Amino acid sequence: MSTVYTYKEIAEHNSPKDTWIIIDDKVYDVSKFLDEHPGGDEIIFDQAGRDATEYFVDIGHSDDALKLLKSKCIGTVDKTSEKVVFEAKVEETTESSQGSGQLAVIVAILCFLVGYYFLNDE
Ligand code: HEM
Repeated sequence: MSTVYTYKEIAEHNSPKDTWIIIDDKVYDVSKFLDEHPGGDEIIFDQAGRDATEYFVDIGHSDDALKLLKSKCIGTVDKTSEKVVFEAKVEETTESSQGSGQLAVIVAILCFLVGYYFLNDE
């Protein structure tokens, strides 16, 4: 019988040297494969500790890729375990809203300087 892992256990394996992903409720240790991946390491690493089924299927990987994938299987997901809520998307939103906030301040300063220049010119 294969090992069963909770979503939380899987989510902890999310570093470049220790990368697990879920595809079709099976758990894969792809740590040693990241550097060899023809699609690049980042694209897989982005899904580290998560369910990458949609991403993996959408690319339309070949039968060879599927065989390779099988060789990396280390167990299955305990589907009754509590799912993990990942924060990455929240961070991205915060960063981008911070970015636009900073831009607004820069634009305001520039408007002030241009206005000041013209007012003093007259
Ligand atoms: C997050 C999951 C994954 C994504 C988003 C992804 C994405 C991609 C992309 C975009 C390519 C095309 C590269 C190109 O033609 O320039 C590719 C190719 C490939 N990937 Fe992945 N990949 C994923 C996971 C995996 C895994 C886990 C394996 C195997 C262990 C794998 C094996 C391969 C192989 C062998 C190819 C060469 C083309 C083929 O045989 O289909 N990939 N992948």
